Amino acid sequence: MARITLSNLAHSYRPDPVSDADWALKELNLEWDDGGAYALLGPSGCGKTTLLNIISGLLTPTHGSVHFGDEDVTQLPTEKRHIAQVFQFPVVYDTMTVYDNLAFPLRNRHVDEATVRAKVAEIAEMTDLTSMLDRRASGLTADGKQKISLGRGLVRTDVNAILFDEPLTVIDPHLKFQLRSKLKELHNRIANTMIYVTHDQTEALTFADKVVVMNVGEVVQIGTPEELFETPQHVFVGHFIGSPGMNVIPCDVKDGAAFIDGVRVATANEADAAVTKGELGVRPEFVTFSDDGLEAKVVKVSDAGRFSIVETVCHGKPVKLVAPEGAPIPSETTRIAFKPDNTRIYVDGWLAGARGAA
Ligand SMILES: Nc1ncnc2c1ncn2[C@@H]1O[C@H](COP(=O)(O)OP(=O)(O)OP(=O)(O)O)[C@@H](O)[C@H]1O
Repeated sequence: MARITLSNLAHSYRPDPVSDADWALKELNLEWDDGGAYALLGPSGCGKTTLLNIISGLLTPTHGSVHFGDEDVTQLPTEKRHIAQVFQFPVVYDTMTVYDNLAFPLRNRHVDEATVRAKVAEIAEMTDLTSMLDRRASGLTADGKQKISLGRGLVRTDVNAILFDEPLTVIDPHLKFQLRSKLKELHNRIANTMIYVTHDQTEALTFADKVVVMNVGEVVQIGTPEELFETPQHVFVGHFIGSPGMNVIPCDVKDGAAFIDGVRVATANEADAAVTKGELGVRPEFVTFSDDGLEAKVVKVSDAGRFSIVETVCHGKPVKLVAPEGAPIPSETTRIAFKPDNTRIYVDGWLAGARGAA
């Protein structure tokens, strides 16, 4: 196991990158603790796989370095990095038994058979494969096969990190929940450094202690699930995480304070005195009906089980709020207020006063 340090790392698939758009991965610096559970989260094309491939050694970065502990591994091939990988689609030997599949990475490294037996038994138990050890892998369902892939990733004791690239893609939706929690439990038991790539916020937030949120080749925030929810550093994070995502409402800014149509809105932060335009970020959970609030019109109410999602138009701007089950919902014209501690000013997308805080 090792701490992973990425320094001034950037990658372009073009031989002569010029503009910002030429970089699949814009320059980043990251440090991942030994034994941590991390997720790389972002929409398709944001650079997650590029970053994962640089860590595993499938790709050499255009510039910057990758260190495992004190060792610079930037130029080392994958097989010398001691990395285990679990991909989107199961990688199993169909003609082998489940036991032999799990044993394969160990036998390949000339581990003695007694240790192989003990280790395979331990991993099979963790991945619920014990009753299938004698079966041929070809007879298993897609999720059974993916459990073998997971098991093969976990069976080695000599790895610096285990990398997961969207490992639940082939799993039936009703089994996803089960495997998601299984992975978290496995991390708690194995305590190896694990990096999990996904575009699914639920997978990232369930699995990771810290989530790295990426957008168009850039890391926009690294934080615990709570930090990402409570204090998005960028409107992208606010919008991408949460369901529904954060309201992002254009506003005027004067002397650092936010105004909507001349009405002052209390916020947790202030903008720079020179700023005149910004956006208010407030999650629907922190918007309430209030006689002292801004005028708004209810345009749609959707029942989401324990709560309702209420869509309003407030001074011409769409604003959503979450109303608890059974709470009275005005039928049309009303007033809404934003909880000041959870309402923030963003300028050019970034939390005012925190550019680069990611
Ligand atoms: N081999 C390649 N050659 C050229 N461009 C590439 C190559 N691989 C990826 N890209 C581009 O680099 C950018 C980042 O892609 P990457 O696959 O890392 O994103 P991603 O977040 O993993 O997306 P997905 O979730 O769809 O796999 C995209 O614009 C993509 O088109």
